[in-house]
Amino acid sequence: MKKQTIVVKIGSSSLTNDNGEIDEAKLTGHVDAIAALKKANHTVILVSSGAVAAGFKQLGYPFRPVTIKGRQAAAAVGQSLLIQSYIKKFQEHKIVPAQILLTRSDFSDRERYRNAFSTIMELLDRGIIPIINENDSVSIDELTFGDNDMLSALVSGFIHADQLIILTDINGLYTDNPVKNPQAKKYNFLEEITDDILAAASSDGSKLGTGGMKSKLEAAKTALSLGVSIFIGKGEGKDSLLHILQGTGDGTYITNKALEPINTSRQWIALHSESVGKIYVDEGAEEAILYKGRSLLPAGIFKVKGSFEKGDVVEVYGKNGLLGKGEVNYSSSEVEQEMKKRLEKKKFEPSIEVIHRNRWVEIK
Ligand SMILES: Nc1ncnc2c1ncn2[C@@H]1O[C@H](COP(=O)(O)OP(=O)(O)O)[C@@H](O)[C@H]1O
Ligand SMILES: N[C@@H](CCC(=O)OP(=O)(O)O)C(=O)O
Repeated sequence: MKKQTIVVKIGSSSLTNDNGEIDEAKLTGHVDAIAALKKANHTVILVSSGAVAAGFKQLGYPFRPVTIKGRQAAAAVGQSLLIQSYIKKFQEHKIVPAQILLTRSDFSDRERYRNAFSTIMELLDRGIIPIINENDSVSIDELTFGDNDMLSALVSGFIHADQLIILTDINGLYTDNPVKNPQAKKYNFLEEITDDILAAASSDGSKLGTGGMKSKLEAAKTALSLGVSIFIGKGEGKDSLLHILQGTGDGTYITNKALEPINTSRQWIALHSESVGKIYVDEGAEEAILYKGRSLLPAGIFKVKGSFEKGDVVEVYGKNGLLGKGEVNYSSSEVEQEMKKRLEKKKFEPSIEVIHRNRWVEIK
């Protein structure tokens, strides 16, 4: 089998018990399955939840804390316990793991985004398994990844993974939450996540997890848009991950062969950048950038809002609203000067690319 790059995301309920402790048997099972993938020459990145669920008991809480400071403190205790267990178990397979804790702002800052990328690549080149979690103890509540399902989708796009495997306490996506509706049927294969499928998945999760199936599907949608295939299921047993790669896993496969990976800088523009201005274009420019694969030229721009510099990201609007985002090659005042020259019928530069094609992402 071709060597693949796999992101494995493990949910809290697949690593801990209800009492706020690591379930060593479950964790060992996952480590053994990951080691089997590595042995088969695949590259693996682990996104592991479980810090809050593994830490609240030792912090002195009888159940998962509901306050922000309680959760953040539980994560501080639990994250080190988790990593301790991972180091011990991976050592038995002579595998060295590394901890990476990320916050949303690490992704929105372009330099930190590039740094995170090169660190992960260096670890992978040296055969180390990066274990990624959100840095819960310092994350600001309104500025998080949402949950680790989304974090794992972003990571898999970022490193151009072949497959994202989301392991949870249920063997896939059902037409309804099977815990509440025993008539619910399982989806084995999907090519897209329609609004109907999203609407049927509930955000009810296990006692320990966050987001339920809904957050997994939202993450799967993001991963698909970045050209990554997804599997959602339980994954028990040391050969489970190999079976999943071979197509015989018990869960839901979500794959769309027509979607292509998009490069990291365009991912950053689409998913993480903050727009600092707006550009309004006419119908001709809209058609050129949306349907003819062209760059945005000053001739089609009729209004600029906000003040931006070369290298900033701006939103582009057409007659029916937002068309997409792109990185500008010129400042707002330079673009305005070109617009003015054009309106005054003076010599302007019709061919300068305000947004180059490779720095443009359409928002659908
Ligand atoms: N349509 C659905 N199909 C499958 N499971 C669902 C569905 N809707 C809700 N769920 C619930 O999602 C839960 C898994 O989500 P969650 O507890 O957040 O997992 P994790 O901790 O692994 O991230 C399942 O236990 C199940 O009860
Ligand atoms: N970062 C948190 C997990 C957040 C999360 O998404 O949990 P889960 O739904 O179990 O994957 C933690 O480690 O406790």
